[in-house]
Amino acid sequence: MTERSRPNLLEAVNLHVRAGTYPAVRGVTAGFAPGEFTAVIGPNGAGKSTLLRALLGLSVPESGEVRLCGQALGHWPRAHRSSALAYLAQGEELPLATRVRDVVALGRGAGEWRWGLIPTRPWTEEDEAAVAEALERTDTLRFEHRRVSELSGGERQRVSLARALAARPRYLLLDEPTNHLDLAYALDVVRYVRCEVAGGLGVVAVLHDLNLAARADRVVLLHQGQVLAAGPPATVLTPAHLHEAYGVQVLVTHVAGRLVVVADD
Ligand SMILES: Nc1ncnc2c1ncn2[C@@H]1O[C@H](COP(=O)(O)OP(=O)(O)OP(=O)(O)O)[C@@H](O)[C@H]1O
Repeated sequence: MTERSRPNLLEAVNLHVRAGTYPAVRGVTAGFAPGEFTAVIGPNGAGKSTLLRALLGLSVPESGEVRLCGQALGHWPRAHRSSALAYLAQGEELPLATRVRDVVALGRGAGEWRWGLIPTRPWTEEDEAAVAEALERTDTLRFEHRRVSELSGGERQRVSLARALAARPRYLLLDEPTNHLDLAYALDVVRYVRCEVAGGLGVVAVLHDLNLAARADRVVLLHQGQVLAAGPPATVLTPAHLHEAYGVQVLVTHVAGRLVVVADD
């Protein structure tokens, strides 16, 4: 089955996006399917974050378009877009004095946070159930009453993940979700992501760690704003592609059945 023929696809179609005046994304075409974990990789400045923001409709393309379920993103009502596409931005700061459960509840989009939750619509049973489910799935329920300031970096990242999942999105877009996390927490994030993907969520994650990217279903390698390679990890994470993108010689091998990339300097 081709990417185009899949239903519910989030697609970039010949997308050109400027970051400021800089042409950061130059003619990217890529499809992201539900129930699939896609890692977006590439060297610093390759256009990864710009692509992610464009997929969310947070930046306007110069040309080309983003489509959700076959329709241009701009045609979907804003409320539909923000419930279908959840975002975990790079280095996102959580409100430190706020309790975990309240932070996760923010993901429901039922209010705004200004020194406390200002409701913009009535809280429903569905909201309550979605928050409980998100806390449970990310293993944050056990510290739901603690304040963010009392949590470690890895625990905060799980709370951010819970807040995103509370929206019950179709797609979760993550910008460097494992940044600053130790190995155990980084693997945790990937494990949670895999679990949600098995339940049908589409995940697009910008990752710098190529060995974490190797655990994705698909990898999109960006270089100078363009797709250098896309497909299953073994076809993208090759010495030739990685040398072209990063200018570094690497060895690609298998350890205990896993693909492993090692710098060969
Ligand atoms: N506001 C801006 N004005 C001018 N150039 C910008 C602006 N924002 C980003 N850029 C440039 O656009 C290019 C792509 O940036 P982007 O943040 O998308 O890259 P990235 O692949 O996510 O990088 P990193 O891995 O370093 O986070 C970079 O060269 C960056 O310097």
